[in-house]
Amino acid sequence: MGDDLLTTLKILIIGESGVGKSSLMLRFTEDEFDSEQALTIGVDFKTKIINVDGVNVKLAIWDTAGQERFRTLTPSYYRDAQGAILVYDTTKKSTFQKLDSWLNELDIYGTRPNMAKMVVGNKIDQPNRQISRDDGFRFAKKHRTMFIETSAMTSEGVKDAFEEIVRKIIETDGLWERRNVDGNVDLNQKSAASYCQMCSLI
Ligand SMILES: Nc1nc2c(ncn2[C@@H]2O[C@H](COP(=O)(O)OP(=O)(O)OP(=O)(O)O)[C@@H](O)[C@H]2O)c(=O)[nH]1
Repeated sequence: MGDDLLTTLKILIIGESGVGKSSLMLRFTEDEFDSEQALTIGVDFKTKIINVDGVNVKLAIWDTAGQERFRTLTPSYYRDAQGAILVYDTTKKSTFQKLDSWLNELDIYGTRPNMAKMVVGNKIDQPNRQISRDDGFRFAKKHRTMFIETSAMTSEGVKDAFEEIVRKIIETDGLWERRNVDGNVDLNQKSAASYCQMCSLI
C-alpha cells in the first residue's frame, strides 16, 4: 500500500431526521456510536483517509441536517459532491417513502450529472422492521442506485457502504481528479477504469 493520495472526494449523507446519518458518519470515521446522538444543525463535516483496492483516497464527508428548518444552506452542501448516501430507517416507513424527494433534491442541487448514489437502509439491529431488504433493493434498482443495509450501532455494513461508493466514484471517468502529493491536479491522470476492481452493484 503506497502513501500517495490519489484524490479527495466529497460525499454527502442525506435523508430524514433521525435515520442515523450522523451515527453512520461517526461509526465510519471514529468507530464510535452514541445512543443519544444529538440532532444535526446545518451541516457537520469530517474527513478520513481510506485505502480502497490499494489506493489512498481522502473523503470529505458532509452530514446534513434532516430537519427542514436547519437546511437553509442546502445548495452549497451539494456543490461538487461526487457521491451521495441516501439513508432511511428500516423501522420507519415514512423515512423510506421520503427517499423520492431526497433523490429529487440531488437532481436539483447536485452539480455533477454522473454523481454516485447509494441507498442505505439503517438500524437493521432493531427487531421492529417495516421495510424489507427486498423493498429497499427494488427501490434502488428502479432508481439505478447502489444499495446496502447497515447498523451504525453494530457496525454491520457501514465500512462496506463507504468503500463501495468510493469504488463506484473511482471507476466513473470524469467524476474525480487525480491529486499529486502537493494537492494539485495531476494532468497526466491515468484512466479511472484502471482502478475498477469491482464494478458494482446494480
Ligand atoms: N438501534 C440503532 N439506533 C441508531 C442507529 N443509528 C442511529 N441510531 C440512533 O438514532 C437516533 C438518531 O440518530 P442520528 O445519527 O442523530 O440521526 P440523523 O439522521 O443524523 O438525524 P438529524 O441530525 O436530525 O438529521 C440516535 O438516537 C441514534 O443513537 C442504528 O443503526 N441502530
